[in-house]
Amino acid sequence: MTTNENKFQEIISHAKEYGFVFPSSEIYDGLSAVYDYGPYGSELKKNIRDYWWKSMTQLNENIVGIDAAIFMHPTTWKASGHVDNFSDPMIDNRDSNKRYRVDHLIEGLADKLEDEGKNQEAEALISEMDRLLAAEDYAGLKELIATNNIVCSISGTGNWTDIRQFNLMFSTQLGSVAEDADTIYLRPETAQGIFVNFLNVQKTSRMRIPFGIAQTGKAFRNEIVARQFIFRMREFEQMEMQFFVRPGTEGEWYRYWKEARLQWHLSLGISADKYRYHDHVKLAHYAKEACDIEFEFPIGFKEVEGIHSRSDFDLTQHQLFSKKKMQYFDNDVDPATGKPYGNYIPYVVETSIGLDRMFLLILSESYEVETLTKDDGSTDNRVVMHIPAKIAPVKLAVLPLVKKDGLPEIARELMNDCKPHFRCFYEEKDAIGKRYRRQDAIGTPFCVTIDHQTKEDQTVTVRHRDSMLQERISLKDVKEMVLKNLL
Ligand SMILES: Nc1ncnc2c1ncn2[C@@H]1O[C@H](COP(=O)(O)OP(=O)(O)OP(=O)(O)O)[C@@H](O)[C@H]1O
Repeated sequence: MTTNENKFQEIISHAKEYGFVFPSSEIYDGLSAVYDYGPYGSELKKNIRDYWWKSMTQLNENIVGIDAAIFMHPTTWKASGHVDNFSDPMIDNRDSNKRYRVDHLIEGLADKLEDEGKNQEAEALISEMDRLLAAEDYAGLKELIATNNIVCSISGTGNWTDIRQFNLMFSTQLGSVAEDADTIYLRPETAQGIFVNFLNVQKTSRMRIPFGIAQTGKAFRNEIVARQFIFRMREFEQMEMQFFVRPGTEGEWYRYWKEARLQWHLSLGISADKYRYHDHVKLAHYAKEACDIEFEFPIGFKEVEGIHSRSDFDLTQHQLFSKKKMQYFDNDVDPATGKPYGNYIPYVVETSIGLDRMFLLILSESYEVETLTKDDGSTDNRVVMHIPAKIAPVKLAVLPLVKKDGLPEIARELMNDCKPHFRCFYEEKDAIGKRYRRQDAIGTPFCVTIDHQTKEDQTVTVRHRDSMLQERISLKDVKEMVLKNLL
C-alpha cells in the first residue's frame, strides 16, 4: 500500500471509531456502497448542507429552494433521456467474473503511468479513451484495453467480454397489486425535480430570468463498481442548482458559475492547489459545455462537483413529453430589435455537487496525525481533525477542571448560555489533556476550561485546536469569541 492509500484507510477507520460514518446495517455485515452517518458525521453533513444552502439561497436573492419528492412520474425519466442513456459501458473479465466500468479500467492504467512519471503517455491514453467514448466506439475501446495489456486485478488476465451498456437506475413498483403496478424509478439525480417544477416556482416566487432553483436531497445509482468508501455510493445526496438564463447568455453564466463554485470551496479555507478543473471532451447527451471541479483526495485528483451548461434540453423534452408549455415570457427589451425578447424556453447552467463527496473532501483535508515533542524530548502523536470552524460538528467543549468546588456549576451556566447558538459539548471525566485529545479527534475548534482562578477573576482558559495555544479570556466573552469564528 502507498502512503496515500494508508492515509485513506486511516481516515476510514477514524471516521468509524469517532462516530462519523458506519457501514450500513453493519450487524448483517454491511451493504455494499451504502453508509450511515453517526452522531458527529450527521452534524458535519448537516453543516456542509446548510453552508451550501445559505451560500446559494440566502446570499443570492435570485435563487430560491425547493424540496421535491424522490419518486417522480416515470415519464420524467423517458423525457430526460435517463431510460435510454443513463448507462455506463461495462466490461467483464471471464476468468474472475468481475465487472468493470471501461473508463475506470483505462484511467487506472493512466494513473499508474502518471505515478511512473510517464505523463505524456497517460494524457495520450486518456484523450484516445475520451475520443472513443464520445464516438461510442466500443470495439475501439476493447482494442485500446487489449493493446495496452490492461488486465483484471483479480485474475491477472486480459480475457475480456465485449463491452455492454448497463443502466444505473433502480426501479420499483408503485401500487399494491403486481399486475396493476407501475414501474417507477428512484431518482438518479435531483435536477429533474427542479425542471418539472420550473413554472410552478417561477410563478409563485415571481422570479425573473436570470434566476436559479436550488435543491438538496437523496439520489440513487446502481453503481457497478462501488468502492472507495463514501466517494462512490449507491444511495447518496446531491446539492444541485439549476440557473435559468436567456438563450445566448449561457456561455457567460457557465463561466460565472465555474468560478463562483471554486470560490465557494476556497471560502472554507482549503488551499487552491488542492483543486483543479477538468474540462469535458465527451459531453453528456444534454450538455453544451461541462467541467468538473476536482480535488486531490488521498486516492488522487477526483471529481467533487460538476458545472454543466445543459442548453434548453431538459425543459424542451418535458414540454414534448408532457405537452405542457415550459416557456417563459421575457418582457425585457432586446436592444437589437427594440422589442421584448418574448416567449422562449430558457437555457440552463447547472452546478451539481455530491454532499457525501464533499464530506469525504473535508475528512481528507482535515485529518492529520501530528508528532509532538514533549518537554523531556520524547515524542507523542495526536490525531487532529482541522475541520473549518463554521462546519465543525461541535464548536465548543466546556470542561470544568475538577468535578467539585463549584466549577461544574459555572461550566453548566456557560453551556446554557452558548447552547442555543451553536453545538457545545460538556465533559467532566478524565484528565484535561485526555479530554482535549478527544475533542481534537472530532475537530472541535475551541475548548474552554473552568478552573479555580475562574471563581476569583471570572476568566477561563481557551485552548485552540490547531495551534494548541492557550489563552486566558473573560468568561463573559466566550460566546462572542466562538460566534466571531463561525462567520
Ligand atoms: N455514486 C455516487 N456517490 C457519491 N456521490 C456521487 C455519486 N455519483 C455522483 N455523485 C456526486 O454528484 C455530483 C454530480 O453528479 P454527476 O452526475 O455530474 O456525476 P458523474 O459525473 O456521474 O460522477 P462520476 O463520473 O464520478 O460517476 C458528482 O460530482 C459527485 O459529487
